[in-house]
Amino acid sequence: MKQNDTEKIKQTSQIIEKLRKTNPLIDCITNYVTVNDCANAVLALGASPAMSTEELEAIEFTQISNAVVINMGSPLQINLTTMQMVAVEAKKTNTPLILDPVAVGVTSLRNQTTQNLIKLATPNIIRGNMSEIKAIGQLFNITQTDSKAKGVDVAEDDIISDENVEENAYLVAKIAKELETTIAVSGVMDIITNGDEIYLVDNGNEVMSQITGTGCMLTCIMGAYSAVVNPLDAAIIATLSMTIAGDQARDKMIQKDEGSASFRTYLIDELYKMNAETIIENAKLYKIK
Ligand SMILES: Nc1ncnc2c1ncn2[C@@H]1O[C@H](COP(=O)(O)OP(=O)(O)O)[C@@H](O)[C@H]1O
Ligand SMILES: Cc1ncsc1CCOP(=O)(O)O
Ligand SMILES: [Mg+2]
Repeated sequence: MKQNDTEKIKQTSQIIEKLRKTNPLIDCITNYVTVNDCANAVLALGASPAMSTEELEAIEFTQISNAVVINMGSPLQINLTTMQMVAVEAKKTNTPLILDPVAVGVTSLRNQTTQNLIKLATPNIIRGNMSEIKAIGQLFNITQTDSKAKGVDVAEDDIISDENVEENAYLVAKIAKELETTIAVSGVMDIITNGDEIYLVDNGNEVMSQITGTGCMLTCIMGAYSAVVNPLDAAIIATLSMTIAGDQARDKMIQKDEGSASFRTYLIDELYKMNAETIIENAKLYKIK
């Protein structure tokens, strides 16, 4: 039986208010599919999003941002230059850098871009699904898994389950240690590790995978919390906020006999209402190392 880490839950729940009081500027270089949802998610939790992708203002925007998020969802050629400039500037200015390597492992462009960005400027957090993180392990010759990535969603073989979660968690910790970063893997269960400590989050539900953008929103929320706390705590409280909001939104959708479009709206509502009490009441957070 896994034991809930009540101390960590209590400690990280306090970060919610800290973010609302601080209202940091979060620059998100992200994809055109989910950009509006990401901006609203960041706003709902009390940070200030800027979704600037223009190369000509990339350096200036990075210099005034409190954290920057790079999401590879739609890697247009013009965005690739911006991503590179922003990553380098973020490292130079000690600004937290968060990477969402959407669909890495699927095309050579995404593999090269991910490798290049990680080598140029180690992100403070890498956030992806299990297929994407396995692909990174393979790209850097850290792990030899046989991952067959499937578009932007997790491949069937890589879905995290009760049976494989520990094995996957130690695999991810190995990648995090080697790359000297914090990695957050989302899925049925979420894995968060800085290579030394490993946490599992068992909140969230499958409706979250039936709208697009929950992964992208989660990454931007990690960016927001990274502006006020260390990467591991930022990844934990972002995941708890997002998955608990997802559970509340699902309950409301079912109660009202509605569908996934309503769920999408309720998800933002629940992020807007999120507070320490809701986290403490609902969080399922386990420390396994
Ligand atoms: N079947 C599921 N059960 C519980 N939570 C889920 C499920 N699918 C997705 N989530 C949650 O949705 C969010 C996005 O995760 P995921 O769908 O894995 O990302 P991506 O969109 O990048 O593939 C995470 O907070 C994750 O916990
Ligand atoms: C469908 C799609 N295509 C390119 S990016 C994107 C959104 C992916 O979002 P998420 O990883 O949050 O599901
Ligand atoms: Mg994703």
